[in-house]
Amino acid sequence: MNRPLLDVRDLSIRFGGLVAVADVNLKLNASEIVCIIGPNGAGKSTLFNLISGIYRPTQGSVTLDGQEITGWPAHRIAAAGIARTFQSSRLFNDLTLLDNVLIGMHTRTSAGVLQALLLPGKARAELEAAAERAGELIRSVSPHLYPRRHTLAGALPQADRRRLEIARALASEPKVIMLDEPSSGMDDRDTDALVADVRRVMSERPGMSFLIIEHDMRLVATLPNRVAVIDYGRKIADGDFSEVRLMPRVQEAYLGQKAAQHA
Ligand SMILES: Nc1ncnc2c1ncn2[C@@H]1O[C@H](COP(=O)(O)OP(=O)(O)OP(=O)(O)O)[C@@H](O)[C@H]1O
Repeated sequence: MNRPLLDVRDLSIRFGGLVAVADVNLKLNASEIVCIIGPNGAGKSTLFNLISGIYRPTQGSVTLDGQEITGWPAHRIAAAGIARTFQSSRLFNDLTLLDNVLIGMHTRTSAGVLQALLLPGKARAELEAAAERAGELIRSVSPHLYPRRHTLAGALPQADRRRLEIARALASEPKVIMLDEPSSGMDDRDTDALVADVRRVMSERPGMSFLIIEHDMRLVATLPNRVAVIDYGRKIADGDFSEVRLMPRVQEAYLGQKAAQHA
């Protein structure tokens, strides 16, 4: 059997008395899209923070492409091939779209794009080549964003901010890209466009995989190969969305939350 691209084993983290992620096992194969779903506060973002090195696990391991990366600092995990976006935007509003993507490239340039930005005479050729690549990345994620590449990111509407964040994450040439609620703030039309964008990006990068936290069932029902459900920090289901959605434990997790909201 092929070894998974990302292999999460028995991953746990405890904050004082709260076990936010508990014994989670998750495999992501090459060229696969897996969605993580679950009620608010279930531990989905914390799981991303563990995989990307923002938190150190209390227990368990994370292996990327056969290399164990458990406990590595976030910048090293990014350089090893895991890129991510966050629930709240981390774009630099006062920089152009192009510069936001250039910053995402720093793990893949030898002289360092930041250094080149600070020292304009030096590393000019590398900067120009990187700027061209950044432009192409923006075009590949979203052709309609490309003509706006020299405008400030702060002026972008929410859906385009999400697209730009994906372009920036791709700039590090990751093996795995993790998106935290990419459709939040999007209407149905934008969500459908996002599904098409992710599919196009995947088809242009054989072997790259997506791990996506989502609440929008429209996206969850159409995009992923597989869906993993987290509830109270534990994975309670993993499989085809059509099967997972019918499982009593999954329905209970969602209905329980709705009942609590209406109480
Ligand atoms: N740094 C931290 N310190 C203490 N508790 C934390 C910390 N980070 C997360 N938690 C707790 O861990 C639990 C899981 O939170 P998390 O943000 O991972 O949930 P989530 O599934 O991503 O929720 P949502 O869908 O609302 O974003 C919550 O109870 C949260 O309060």
